[in-house]
Amino acid sequence: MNVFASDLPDVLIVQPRLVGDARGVLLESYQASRYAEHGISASFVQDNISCSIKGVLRGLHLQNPNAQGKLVSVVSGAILDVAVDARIGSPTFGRHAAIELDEENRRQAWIPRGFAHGFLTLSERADVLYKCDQLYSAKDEITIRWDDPALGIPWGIETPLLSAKDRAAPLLADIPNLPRYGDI
Ligand SMILES: Cc1cn([C@H]2C[C@H](O)[C@@H](COP(=O)(O)OP(=O)(O)O[C@H]3O[C@@H](C)C(=O)[C@@H](O)[C@H]3O)O2)c(=O)[nH]c1=O
Repeated sequence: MNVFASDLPDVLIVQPRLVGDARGVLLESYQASRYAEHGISASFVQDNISCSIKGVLRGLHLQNPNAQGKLVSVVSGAILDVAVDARIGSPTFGRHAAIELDEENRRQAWIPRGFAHGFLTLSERADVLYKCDQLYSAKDEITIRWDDPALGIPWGIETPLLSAKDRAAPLLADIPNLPRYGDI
């Protein structure tokens, strides 16, 4: 297993070790002590799977309070996974990392607490599994506009399929209740 930094030092890219044989491939998609050695020492309390068709964009989402760190994996298909530093006062506030995750590279993205998360489905269908270190709390959810010009995320799509909530999301600069760097 290799872990390396993305364009944001706190957002990590995990490359699990793929063990192939005549039957196919096996990988350990999570192993607590080894992931902790590489800086991912979260206690996960919830797993989610979301299934999307091509062109679906989910995000950008975070929770505050009750922030969630997320370990994102693709079970099938391909996505462009994006994290945005939403911690007021952070040296990388407003900056993003974009990481392609797919069923071939088996990469994972570690999105720490205080970062907004979103992804675009690049394949005909994608099944995404993510582990969360805090429970879902609808009342604490913050949604940031996916195409906020201040973020400059190169999604490569003009008209993604969005939820009504994501379509109505405000710009980062207009969100009053972002987490503070240091409090997270
Ligand atoms: C996220 C979530 C949603 N739900 C419900 C609420 C709603 O009825 C339905 C769909 O929810 P949403 O529209 O918020 O789903 P979605 O837009 O896929 O939200 C997710 O987006 C990605 C990018 C993330 O990072 C996740 O943390 C989460 O915010 O599922 C749960 O019951 N538990 C959960 O953990």
